Amino acid sequence: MPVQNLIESIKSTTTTDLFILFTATCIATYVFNFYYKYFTRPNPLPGPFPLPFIGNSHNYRDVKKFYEECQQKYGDICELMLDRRYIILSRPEDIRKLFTPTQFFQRIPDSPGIIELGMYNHAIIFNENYESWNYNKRFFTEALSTRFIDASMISINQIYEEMCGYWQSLGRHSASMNNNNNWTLETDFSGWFHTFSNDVTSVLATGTRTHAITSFYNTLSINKVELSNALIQDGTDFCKALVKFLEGFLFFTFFSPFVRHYVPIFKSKSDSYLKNRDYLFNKFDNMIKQRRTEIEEKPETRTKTDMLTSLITAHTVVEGENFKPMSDANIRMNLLEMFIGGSDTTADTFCFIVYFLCKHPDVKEKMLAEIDSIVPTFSDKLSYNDLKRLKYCDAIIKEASRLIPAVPFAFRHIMTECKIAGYQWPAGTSFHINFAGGHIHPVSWDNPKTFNPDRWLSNYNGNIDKAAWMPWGGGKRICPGKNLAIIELLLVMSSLYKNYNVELVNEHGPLKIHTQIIAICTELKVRISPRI
Ligand code: HEM
Repeated sequence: MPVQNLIESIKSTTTTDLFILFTATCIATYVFNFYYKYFTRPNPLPGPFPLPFIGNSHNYRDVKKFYEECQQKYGDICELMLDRRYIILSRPEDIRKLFTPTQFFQRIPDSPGIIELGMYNHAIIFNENYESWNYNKRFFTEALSTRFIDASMISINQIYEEMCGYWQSLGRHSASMNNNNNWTLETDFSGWFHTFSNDVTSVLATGTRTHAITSFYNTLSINKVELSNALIQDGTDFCKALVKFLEGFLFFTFFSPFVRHYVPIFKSKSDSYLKNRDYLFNKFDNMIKQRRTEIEEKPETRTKTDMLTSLITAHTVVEGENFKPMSDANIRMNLLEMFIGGSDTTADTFCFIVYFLCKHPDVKEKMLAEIDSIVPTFSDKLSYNDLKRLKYCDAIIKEASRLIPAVPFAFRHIMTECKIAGYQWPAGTSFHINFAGGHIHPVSWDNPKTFNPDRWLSNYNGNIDKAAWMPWGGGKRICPGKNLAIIELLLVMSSLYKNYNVELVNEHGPLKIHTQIIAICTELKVRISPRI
């Protein structure tokens, strides 16, 4: 009888019922499989409990805070689930093996999101194929040659001067005084340095300005700078698109294709990130096309030092060495990586330096003494050799990026079985390296949370445990823009403090910071006045 009942009920089932039954069975199988894998994983570690489809994405809001909480709650080694399982390492000793200079490590290989975003294996950051990475890295490093660095210093100084002009104009206006150096301006350094860095990166990468800084000035001033509105809007849209691109990168990496393609809210977000990517790709493609035409029509422009020209003209330099010319898709991705790797990272590091200097007047005094001894007059511009003598300024950069690294974590993926942090891991295991945690780990640092640049000048210097200080990452995949970023930071730091007094508007307020891939200083209100 029960069998007959079953047959009767199947006969009366509608297509909708069958569809619901089928979907429910698929979901139940997926959920069962998800938790079966989770509970039988090798080397189970503590960590937030994952949910089907989204893993721990819901826990992963402010990355730096998330790692801090994990370290406090679960210790130096724990795990999280995003598009795959990641082991989080926070103790310097445990990460050493993943940063050896002789071995190439992948970051997040075969990530469907990065492939869909069209970023996979094209340039450097998201290139997981050693040969292709090496090929691009050679071009990239060659483009950042000494010739490039010399020209960069000129561009950085010019854009910095322009920014100072805007401050003067705003300051004099608010003080209702003309031709007078007696003014004070309250302003948001985060806005200024993000747009400054964006303009600098644009000149170094493509030889053209985004005018982000001018457009920022125009939002603050009633005396607008006369540039075509289209040009300014274009620069503003470009800056916003870069920020959105990085957001999209995390979204595409951590949400599964199923969620991105079929869950309505996620799908519309995903479509908007893809549209943004197309806008950026299109912009870079046009720049490449225009520069190729310019070089063909005016061969003398080959001597330009920006990265775009170098990547195009490097074809012929390396052709004889059996190097195939770089494709436009690769050039486009290298340019994009220069922006996403070099623009906000430098701006945010600078904001953190300013913040620490405001909080530590003794350090500031010592720094001013060094700057005054090396930069004799207010209008002097420093040479590369002068910058190398700014040892205390350099120590400040190191200490600020120890306490708040602009890139607080990195990915590593092992391709062979390996023992790490006392566990044997199978090939294919992925790691998140919590740099920020190692930077203040008591096993490696005395008074780890104290801002003390002197630690870099005393016997710490040189003896520092490399695995405990990784603001530039490490091993073969160490940041190739490190020297350029340090030059930019030293130039701006020495010029700014030589010429201006800088103090926080709200001395006791917290530093406003939000971390996704990069620790972004969202606002830094300061009061500046000329240092007479
Ligand atoms: C203060 C500024 C900067 C900071 C804090 C910073 C930090 C980092 C860090 C932590 C990494 C990851 C390294 C690893 O995984 O071991 C990295 C990689 C990278 N950075 Fe930077 N960076 C900065 C500026 C720049 C600049 C100016 C450029 C370009 C000119 C740049 C281009 C890159 C590229 C292409 C990579 C990928 C390297 C690879 O995968 O082999 N960065 N950076």
